[in-house]
Amino acid sequence: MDPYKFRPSSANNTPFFTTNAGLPVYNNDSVLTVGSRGPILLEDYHFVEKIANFTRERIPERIVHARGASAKGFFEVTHDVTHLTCADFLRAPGVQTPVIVRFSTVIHERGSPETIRDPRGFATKFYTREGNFDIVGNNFPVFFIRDAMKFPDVIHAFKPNPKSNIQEYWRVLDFLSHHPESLSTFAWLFDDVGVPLNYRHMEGFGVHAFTLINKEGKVNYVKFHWKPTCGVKCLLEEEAVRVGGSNHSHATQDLYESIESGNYPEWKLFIQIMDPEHEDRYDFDPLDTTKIWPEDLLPLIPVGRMVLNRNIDNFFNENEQLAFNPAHVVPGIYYSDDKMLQGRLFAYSDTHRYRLGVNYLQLPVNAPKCPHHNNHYDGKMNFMHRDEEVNYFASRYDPARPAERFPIPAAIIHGRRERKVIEKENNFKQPGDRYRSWAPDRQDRFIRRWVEVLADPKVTHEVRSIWISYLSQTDRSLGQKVATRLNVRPSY
Ligand code: HEM
Repeated sequence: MDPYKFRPSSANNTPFFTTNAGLPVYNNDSVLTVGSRGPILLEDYHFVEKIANFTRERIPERIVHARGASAKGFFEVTHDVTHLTCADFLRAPGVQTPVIVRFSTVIHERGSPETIRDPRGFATKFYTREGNFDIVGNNFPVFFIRDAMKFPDVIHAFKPNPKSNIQEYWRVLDFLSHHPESLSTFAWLFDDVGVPLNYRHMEGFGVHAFTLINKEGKVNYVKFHWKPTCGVKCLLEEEAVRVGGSNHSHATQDLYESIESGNYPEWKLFIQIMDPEHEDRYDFDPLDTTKIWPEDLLPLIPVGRMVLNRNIDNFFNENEQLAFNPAHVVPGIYYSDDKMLQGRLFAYSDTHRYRLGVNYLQLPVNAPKCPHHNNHYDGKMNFMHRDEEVNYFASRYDPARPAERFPIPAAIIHGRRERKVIEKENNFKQPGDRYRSWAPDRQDRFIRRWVEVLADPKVTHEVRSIWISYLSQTDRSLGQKVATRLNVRPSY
């Protein structure tokens, strides 16, 4: 073995125990004591290291989406979209790109049950030849709020009460009573899809508008959609209680065992495209995360398929240390001015530096699988082998040069500094349309879930009335039914 190419891994295990420094351990059963019953000696280096490693095994869990499961596979282009984007990994039908996907719940901690009513995360990392592209989405196409300033508030409201450590909906209803735009997402959360059957039977959505740019520099807004080939399935309340009561990891287990048995989950990727010059044509703002783009106006265009055909080898390395970032876009794909997305562009690498350390992108699961180079040097846990003498730019001794230029949106941005709510709020139409599209039994379950949370005695009369007014504006009969069951007079 070339000692300079040595990389710690199971492949290099010794057949006997050693310390992490490689020193042989001849006894891994008994601490070193003074006499057979005396106190432990501090010089028992192996024991001290073993305990010190153990007490540091946990890293901070993700502040949101702490509970999750991941799997690997590939993405394959099935349709030509080169007229829309110059992204290399979308260059032609048949091109495959390795991916890792992490599914998650949002609010509760790392060990929480996977049967809770909660959005699910659906994050995909494409290891492309031009670097990593991450679609960090959810199983709902909309989000509760439309301004990144409110994200910590909405999460605090959904997280357990800081006093009791119990999730209490009166707090959610109190906070979101200031945000009727949340109705859109409630039309998913309090619908049956609020508890997916497992991770295989859910859709995924990029939620935000991103931008596609082709090689001529023509831009289009884009939304990403993942559709599972096995269909969308959910757990109703009684089933969720039964499944969660006997197995708090049922979705993780389902994903792992499906892949293990060769039943590989598959999703088709679709996009919706909007010409930015047409953005004023609609009764909603296309950069508003509380809105979908209606598919009859902006149809789904097929792009590719994703197959998850490999389980991860190690949960800690490939799930806990996995780091997604919506700021990771490749040439041919760009951000939009969506205020939530713009806020997210800061949040993820910031939390990764805190959660995993400054060199988190050197971890094998996060590192690009293509050659890369820059002068971001050193820092804690830097294990990149570098032997260059020049670590600055520009230099006459180093041939490294800027990459070739690729197109980015050329639109001129101007305006006054402002803190503003967008003009076209239109908070009630889309959730109303969605509610009216359901069969009566589905509508009834939605109503029951509203009645349940609004009936909590800690929800004040004022908050209850506000919600009934919002529900009435969503759909008159919906508001009326909820009000009747709660014995409250609708106030519209
Ligand atoms: C301004 C709004 C938002 C902020 C500040 C924010 C922040 C965060 C943070 C700090 C994490 C933890 C990341 C980690 O520790 O690795 C996270 C995870 C995540 N967020 Fe957001 N988020 C926002 C909005 C959204 C939206 C709208 C979506 C859905 C489109 C979303 C989807 C996700 C997903 C799927 C994860 C889990 C990624 C994983 O599996 O590791 N977030 N978010």
